Amino acid sequence: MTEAVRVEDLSKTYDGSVTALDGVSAAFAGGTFTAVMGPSGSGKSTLLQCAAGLDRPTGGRVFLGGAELIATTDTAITKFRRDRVGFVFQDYNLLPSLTVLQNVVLPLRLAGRRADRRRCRAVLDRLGLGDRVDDLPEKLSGGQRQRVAVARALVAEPAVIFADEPTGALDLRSARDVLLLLRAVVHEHGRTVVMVTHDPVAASYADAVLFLADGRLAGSMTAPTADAVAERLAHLGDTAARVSGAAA
Ligand SMILES: Nc1ncnc2c1ncn2[C@@H]1O[C@H](COP(=O)(O)OP(=O)(O)OP(=O)(O)O)[C@@H](O)[C@H]1O
Repeated sequence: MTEAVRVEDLSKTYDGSVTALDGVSAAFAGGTFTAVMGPSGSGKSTLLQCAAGLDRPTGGRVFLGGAELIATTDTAITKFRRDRVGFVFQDYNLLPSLTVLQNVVLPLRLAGRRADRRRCRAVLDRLGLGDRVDDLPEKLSGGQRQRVAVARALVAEPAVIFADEPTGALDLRSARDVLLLLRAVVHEHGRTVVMVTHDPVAASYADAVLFLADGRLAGSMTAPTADAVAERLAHLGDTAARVSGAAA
């Protein structure tokens, strides 16, 4: 199986004092769906941001689709990211003045690639949004907006789609639709998804869960169930509380 993402000994310190990541090494195989979980402040978003080239790590290396992300210039990093990474955010990040189709085409245009509108329409169609292509985002429900965001992440055919709390703003039913969509993106279309979530039910849609605590890897689980994930998280919380209690 090809490797979509690898991080080696990744560290990130903010303002020279807050250690958000402390030597994290992990690999994500192509065609897999992984959830990243851990207590608040454990470094999940920082891991995603650094792996996606949205933030610069203090130390360590990042490989996406077999190529190393080298921190040369911001322009070079942006180009690298546009070619290899799709991102889905909790708050959708759609441009309000652009239609659904224009939002989906945008990453291709920004990357200087041919914007094949027919293919973008086909992706939206497959995601159940074929009759909404000319609407502005404000006309869509949260779940529909997030499906547009997934379509936008898909069209550039990235090595990996990073999703940070993609269901955090959705009701239960819309959340389930988006999770099923992400799972289909992986299992039917061979994409790779790495998703940060707080929700054990959301994590149970993934093939595997990676746990973080205090900026370090704190274990993993394959074929996760919501109950097993919740149980593991509760113990991670205990450990974090014990460590910070001891430090206080
Ligand atoms: N821009 C920043 N400046 C300073 N400190 C930061 C910054 N971003 C994150 N941190 C700190 O780094 C640590 C890890 O933050 P991060 O957001 O990665 O955790 P998280 O696990 O995603 O948390 P949550 O579940 O609450 O979103 C925290 O202590 C946080 O306060």
